Amino acid sequence: MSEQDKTRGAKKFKSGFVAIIGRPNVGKSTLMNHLIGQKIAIMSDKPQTTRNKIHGVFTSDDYQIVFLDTPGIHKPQSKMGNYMNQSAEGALKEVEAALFLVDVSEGLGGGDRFIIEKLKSLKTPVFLVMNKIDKIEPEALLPMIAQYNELHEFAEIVPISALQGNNVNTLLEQITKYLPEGPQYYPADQITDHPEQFVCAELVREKILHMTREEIPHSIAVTIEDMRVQENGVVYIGAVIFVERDSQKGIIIGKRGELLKEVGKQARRDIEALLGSRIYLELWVKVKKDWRNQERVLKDLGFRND
Ligand SMILES: Nc1nc2c(ncn2[C@@H]2O[C@H](COP(=O)(O)OP(=O)(O)OP(=O)(O)O)[C@@H](O)[C@H]2O)c(=O)[nH]1
Repeated sequence: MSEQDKTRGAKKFKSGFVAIIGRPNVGKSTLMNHLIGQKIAIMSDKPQTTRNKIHGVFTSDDYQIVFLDTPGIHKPQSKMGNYMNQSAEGALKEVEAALFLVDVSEGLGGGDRFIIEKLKSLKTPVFLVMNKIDKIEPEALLPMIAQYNELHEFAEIVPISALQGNNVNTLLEQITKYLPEGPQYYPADQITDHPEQFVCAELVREKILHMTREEIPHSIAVTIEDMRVQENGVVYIGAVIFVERDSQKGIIIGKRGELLKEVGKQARRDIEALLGSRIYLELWVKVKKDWRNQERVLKDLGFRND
């Protein structure tokens, strides 16, 4: 536990759980990823890719929010659909607030009405989060807000673009108003309990350290930038290897790219065994000078320096 973690007990630290709900494809994973600063949920253009409840943890000096990325609530058409509905509804009872995401470029439809009906029985404050505002004319927003307002009394209404990050900070501020005093549930540096991506990154890092021995210091970082299931069932993984100097970049790439190719080959074998599915692994090497000391860069990499 760091010094700062210890002193938090004395301050009035706030914490709580927040669910993100909405029809498939409205942008739940995108919002989650933007909030947390690292891609943790698998995003795709295809509806229904989020099979698990995924926790993302956002920690600041004063508060911690644990996000539950619930699978899209929808009218069940299959057993799987039924199960997903149940897990989403269960999650809603245990949270401080629920973010109901809608896609403003599609307008209010039957799917949204179906969810709103379910929300009516909840005591949990529900935010109407109007996503994808970058896709519509600003004038179109007010009439839409009025339409939703007629159907339900929302605790807050926040228009955002999860993709571009517009107004996402405001959303965060609004959420903190609903958090009770509470403990820091997770260490400040833990941003998800969805471990696959971290394990994949670690596997790549391990291969590099193994193959380069002393030439490459342990300070290299590997981040998974993209992870998604392709149409052919193969999991695409894009990973970036961060080094501090150009010379290190050269070493990792190797003569005619051979070292990097070997890293990819070995990491792919291990990751395939881990995930139990075929993967396509793409690796990039980037130089970020003195990255360990730069707060913004650390944030980009998904580390929290608090
Ligand atoms: N233009 C625009 N596109 C967005 C925005 N947010 C999300 N998208 C896109 O919408 C699509 C679906 O986004 P996801 O985040 O995967 O949606 P989801 O709600 O998690 O979907 P499920 O996992 O199927 O429930 C992706 O192609 C995103 O890039 C936004 O604010 N603006």
